[in-house]
Order: sequence, then structure tokens, then C-alpha cells
Amino acid sequence: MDEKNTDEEIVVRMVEISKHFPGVLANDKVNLTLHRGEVLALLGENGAGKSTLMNMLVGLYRPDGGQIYINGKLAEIHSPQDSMALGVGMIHQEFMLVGNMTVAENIILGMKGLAVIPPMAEIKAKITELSKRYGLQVYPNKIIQELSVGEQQRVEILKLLYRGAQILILDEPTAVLTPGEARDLNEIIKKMLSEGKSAIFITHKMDEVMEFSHTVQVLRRGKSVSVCATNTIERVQDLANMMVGRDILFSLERGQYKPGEVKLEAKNLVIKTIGGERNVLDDISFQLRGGEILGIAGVAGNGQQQLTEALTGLLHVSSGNIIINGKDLTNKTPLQIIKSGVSHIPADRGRMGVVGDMSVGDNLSMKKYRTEELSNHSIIKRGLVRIFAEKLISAFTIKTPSQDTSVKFLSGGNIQKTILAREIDSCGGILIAVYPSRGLDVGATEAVRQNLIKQRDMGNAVLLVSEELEELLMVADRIAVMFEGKFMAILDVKEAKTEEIGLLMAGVQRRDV
Ligand SMILES: Nc1ncnc2c1ncn2[C@@H]1O[C@H](COP(=O)(O)OP(=O)(O)OP(=O)(O)O)[C@@H](O)[C@H]1O
Repeated sequence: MDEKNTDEEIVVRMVEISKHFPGVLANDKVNLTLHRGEVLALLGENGAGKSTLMNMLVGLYRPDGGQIYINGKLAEIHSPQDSMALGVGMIHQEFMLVGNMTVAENIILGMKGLAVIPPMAEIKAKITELSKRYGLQVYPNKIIQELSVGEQQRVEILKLLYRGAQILILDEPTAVLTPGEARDLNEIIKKMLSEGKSAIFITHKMDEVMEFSHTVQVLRRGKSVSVCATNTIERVQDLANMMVGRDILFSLERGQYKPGEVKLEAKNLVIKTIGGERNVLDDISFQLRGGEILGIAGVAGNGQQQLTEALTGLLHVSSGNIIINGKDLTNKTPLQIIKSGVSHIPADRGRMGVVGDMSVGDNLSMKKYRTEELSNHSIIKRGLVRIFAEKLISAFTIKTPSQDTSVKFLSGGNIQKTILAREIDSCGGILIAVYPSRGLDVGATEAVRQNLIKQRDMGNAVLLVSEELEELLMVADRIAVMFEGKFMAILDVKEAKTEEIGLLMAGVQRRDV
């Protein structure tokens, strides 16, 4: 990020902020200062208390102790409307949009102080003016559920700008974006800064911290442990160490590549759109053997989700075959696929990975209820379930007050760890992992990658969908590149070059597959 364009005017000051939840001290006397025109990156391990601190700034939680000053004045913030009235708005990890309403309707929804709703034409004109000013391309008449994740995020940003936000809080804004969309977001933020706005953003991506921020503040176990200017940090390693309190391995140990029997095979898979006009999966074929990791590279939205949903029985294929351990299981139910030994870490953790209202313990053990390990003649042995859940909580360092806590109360990264723990533990030979390190801190990301390699070294077959080339090059044995529903190439990782993968991802060239 360019030099901080700040006049040292303090726009946010949080003083000795504390917040308890049952069994957790989520924030412990945290101080935070944000200047006009500054981008502050808030870092910390999963569950360190970053979202909690920001949720207090926007009135979603009330602090148990401490004060918040906005533009020098003591602020009483009881709701997001109160914070918005002070010019502070937040974009959450899970967007807060109504799917079947239009962009324009969402933007004015819930606006405080509107005695009468202005004419739609006026609202749309203002949206268009703001979109042009900030380079945020959106169409006011479009229905939210028809938009990509990146477009939905732009609507969230516009919602805040429309309400006159001067201070923007972004909770892991790039976790769900493609690299191109993340670059666009960077430009939007720069534009906002040039107008004197300020931002706090939470991220786990170290290179983004270096690129996007002026200041870095690190939380560890609810406490603020360091604040420094980004340009004083020499190595990304130092940043990781500040967060986790130890060095992170940026290269991983792996056993020799010894592929075994074919465990999963896709033969000429095709999935058509509902109207049948286009193929979202277009003649996909591959073999995945035990003892190997096949990475799937590609910009999100090029068929990766449909492919993994077809392989796990969640989506019907129009033609082609799915062979698992020698058996044709094309279009079988998810339960039949699970029973054949397939584990699945889904992309959408909230909707498909966990049952939010159920406890951490039950979410961890739900796939094993029917097994002898945890039940006897259809009766679940609760004592064994507890021991089993404790074992996984400790092995995967899931931060939770207890195994009885509802999963929905865990931090985003710890929900992801819960899914990983369950799926890796129950893996019967084939693991399909879709963006498994999304939302995880550097330490946990390292652990996930090591776990995937461990599965492979144990002889299991791993299919890894990732948007991060660096991750694929570090973990996979072969990399298939997807573009518009097709495999553009399947490369041996030893001969894969970043530039070539980039071109394949953009659909520029194709090798014989
Ligand atoms: N509503 C809640 N009820 C109970 N506990 C909560 C609640 N919200 C947060 N916590 C707990 O507070 C702690 C801090 O969580 P928080 O979401 O702030 O972490 P985070 O640093 O944002 O993590 P991540 O990087 O995983 O998103 C966690 O232990 C979490 O389980």
C-alpha cells in the first residue's frame, strides 16, 4: 500500500475493551487506534477475538468493559444503525443480503431515518453514481441470488457507501474472492482512502497484509500483542511468527510419490444447465490413485463445485460414469457415496458442512453414529461420543469452550477445523477437499496441508480443489486445470510452471487430456 495519507486525526479509539462469553474471555482489555486515511490489518489465529472486537465497534455485541471513541467523542453503540449513524459500517464474512430481492432493494433495506422511501429512480441513480465513482460495477435491477460472490460483496460495500460510511470494517473480505476480484477490491479501497475514508480489515493472508495495509495489529488469545507499521516488517515469516508465536513452515515434508490402485475414476462426465443449453461440466475424465493428491486449479465458478458435488452424490450427472473402488456409483445418494469411503470437505461450510445448532461434539461424531465405534444396536453410546469428540478437539486444536457448545458460536476458522477433523478422521480411502484452508490462520493452514499429505502418505487418494496455486504446488502430485467446465490439462507438479497454469486457467491454451 502507498504511504499512509493521514493527518494523524484519530477516527476510532477503542480503550481497554473486554468481552466474555460463557467459558471464553474473547477480548481482554484491547486498545485499538485508527487514523483518517489509514488501513489497519487486524491479525490473529482462529478464535483470537478479531471478529468479536469488530462486532463491538458496530454494535452487534456490547463490551463488558472499556470505551469506544469515534471522531474524538465517546460513543454509545447499541446497534449497527447506531454505528452507521457515526459513519462506521462492517462487511461480514457471511453476507447479509436478501437473495430474492434486487440490488437496489437490498441497498435501502433497513435504512434508518427514511420517513418515506425515495422513488426507485432516484435510488438507482445514486447507486449508479456511487458505482461509477468507486469502480464498483453492479446493476441495480439484478436479483442478488443471480450474482457471483464478488458481485454480492460489491453490493455490501455499496450499501455502506450509500449510507455514508467513513470507516469500513471488512472481515476476511478476500477469503471468497478470486485473485482478480481481490485486486479489484484493493483498487476500491485505495479510492476510498484517497477520499479520506479509513478501513480495518481482518485477513489471514500474509501477502495481502503487506500489500493492503499501513498498520498491523495482532491479537493473541483475546489480547493485543503487537501494533506496528507494515513497512517495518521485513519478512512474511515474522508476521506469521507474531501471530502464532512460532515459525511456520512454508515448505512441507512429504513421502515419495508411490501411486497405488485407482480409487476414484471419472469417465466423460457431463452436467448440463437446467435448460440444457450449456454444459457446466464438459467431458471430464480422470483417474485418482491411492497415495496421490490430484489438485484442481482454476478460478472459482469454472465447474469445480459441480464436479465435487457430482462425485459426492449431491448433483446428478447428465452422462458419464463415476467409479469408486471399482464400483459404478454414478448418481448414487450421498450416503451410498459416504459408505463407499468418500469424505468431503465442502466449499460452503455453513450450509453443507455443519449443523449450526448442534453441539461441537455431535458435529464431530455424526458420521460415526452408526458405527460400532460409537453405537451398539442403534443406541448411541454417549460416553464414547464424548471421549471421541475430545480426542478430535485436541488433535485438531479446535478452540471451543466445551464440546457442548453449539457450533454456530465458534469462530469461522474453528468451524472449518470441526469439519476437517470429522472428515479426515472418517476418511475411508478417498478425501475430497474443497478450499480446505479457506478462513484458516497460518498455523492451521500449515496443519491442514500437512494432514492432506499425511492422508496421501497413508495410501489414501486426495482430490484437492484450491484457488491458491502456491498451495497446489506445495501439496499436490498432479494438477488439473479447469476452465469453463473442461480440464485444460493435467500436469505433473514437477513440470508445472506457474505461468503455464495461469494461461490454462484463463483458457488461453489447452493440452491433450
Ligand atoms: N456469540 C458467541 N457466543 C459464544 N462464544 C462466542 C461468540 N462469538 C464468539 N465467541 C467465541 O469468542 C472467541 C473469539 O471468536 P472470534 O470470532 O472473535 O475469533 P476470530 O479471531 O474472529 O477467529 P477466526 O479467524 O476464526 O474468524 C472464540 O472462542 C469464539 O468461540
